[in-house]
Amino acid sequence: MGAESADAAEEIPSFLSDTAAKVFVAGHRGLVGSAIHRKLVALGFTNLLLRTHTDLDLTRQADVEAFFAAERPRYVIVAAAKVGGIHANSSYPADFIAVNLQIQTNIIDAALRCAGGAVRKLLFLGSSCIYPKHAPQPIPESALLSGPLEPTNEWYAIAKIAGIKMCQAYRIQHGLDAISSMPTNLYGPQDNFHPENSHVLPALIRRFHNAKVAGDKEVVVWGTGSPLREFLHVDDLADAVVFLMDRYSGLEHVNVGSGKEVTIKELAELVKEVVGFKGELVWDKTKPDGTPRKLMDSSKLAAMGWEAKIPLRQGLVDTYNWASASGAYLAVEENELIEHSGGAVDESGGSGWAAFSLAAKREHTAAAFEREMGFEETTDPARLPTTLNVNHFKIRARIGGGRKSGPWD
Ligand SMILES: NC(=O)C1=CN([C@@H]2O[C@H](COP(=O)(O)OP(=O)(O)OC[C@H]3O[C@@H](n4cnc5c(N)ncnc54)[C@H](OP(=O)(O)O)[C@@H]3O)[C@@H](O)[C@H]2O)C=CC1
Ligand SMILES: C[C@H]1O[C@H](OP(=O)(O)OP(=O)(O)OC[C@H]2O[C@@H](n3cnc4c(=O)[nH]c(N)nc43)[C@H](O)[C@@H]2O)[C@@H](O)[C@@H](O)C1=O
Repeated sequence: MGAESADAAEEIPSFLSDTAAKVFVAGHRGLVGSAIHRKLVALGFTNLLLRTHTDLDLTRQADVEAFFAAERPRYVIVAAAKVGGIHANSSYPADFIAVNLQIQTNIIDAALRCAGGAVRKLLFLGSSCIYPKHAPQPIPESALLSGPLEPTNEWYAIAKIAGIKMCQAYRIQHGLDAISSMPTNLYGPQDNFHPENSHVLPALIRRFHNAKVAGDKEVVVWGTGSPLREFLHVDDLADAVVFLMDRYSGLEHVNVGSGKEVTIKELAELVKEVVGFKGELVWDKTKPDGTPRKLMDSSKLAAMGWEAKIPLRQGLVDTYNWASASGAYLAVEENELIEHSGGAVDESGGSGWAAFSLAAKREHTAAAFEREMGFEETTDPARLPTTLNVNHFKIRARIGGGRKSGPWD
């Protein structure tokens, strides 16, 4: 089992019954981390360790080591990463390889070396982009490292492959119970709705919605429309993550998919219908298609007794409703943020922050901004929708979705 020096007489509880244990959810404000956070709260976990990017920069090894030494979590879920769609991945290769290698290496190593043997299990999240561009379909776990990667995301994929291998190496050499799961393309509440750097689904929701509101006759969609993608609602992924934390302790990574794929053209038609846009689609073929097809073979997880539950149409309707209620896509643009927040423009230039007060403006940090907006972390389920969906996204749009530390801020 884990690196903990277990007392033979002590009965080790299963993850799901260990609800008072400290669980570190790295990246708890992101698409995936927030869904895992919601799921753990709903399951009755009472001792969640949550740190924003500003509280704890996971690329800083010394800070991560000090955090693990002080907090000694029993469970660790690595949902913090540098993430983006096809354009971001191909435009910022250095960030995608370096930041991801740093975050995952710091966490996995500190979990072993700095927590005094407290870490009983760690789950690392990878992505379906780890597989070769022309992998057999549906893609089994065994296809890893069997051929060349898709060039638009090979830097990110190499970092993710290194994460899988690091979990395996730490299990083999040190007995750390580190497992890896590889989700397919995800979507849902708290997604990044940036116009260029997001994934296709939030990008299209935003574009179709704005076109509907503006009364535009056309919406541009990237590529040829022919690539196939498998989409999974992030609440289904969170369910799979807790399932694996509870039931799986193997060396090999585990695919997590819905088993259902659509062409990008079919997806665009569905988003158009759900949003209620009445105009035409125009295909920008100068934009890359990326991988032609990446349907995961999730039979290993199915054999353990898990399957996805949320159909794409229902998940899309829910996500659009969430985005509408939270103002997610409205808040991304600088002027819109200022309009929504009622603040003044930060005259320092560059990123053009909405300023709520001199203090927040001076500090120029997410934490300051959040304080000004009355946003605070909570694990109270009754307060989660408000804190996560409304105030938080406006901040994420500039600092998270827009990535304060990223090159597109
Ligand atoms: N989105 C998708 O379609 C898919 C995602 N995945 C995987 O799921 C995981 C999570 O992705 P997703 O939720 O979409 O990503 P998001 O961009 O939505 O969230 C990423 C999270 O990581 C945190 N983070 C980033 N950099 C740092 C840092 N230096 N220090 C501390 N925290 C940091 C952010 O914190 P903060 O909010 O404080 O800035 C944020 O909470 C990733 O490993 C990704 O590979 C896998 C397949 C598909
Ligand atoms: C999850 C996975 O996500 C990334 O890979 P991807 O699947 O190619 O992701 P994507 O969502 O950005 O694009 C899917 C398809 O959709 C098309 N497309 C149309 N119109 C828009 C559009 O407006 N935006 C985007 N982003 N794509 C569009 C786009 O041209 C492509 O054919 C990895 O880099 C990596 O991050 C990773 O692991």
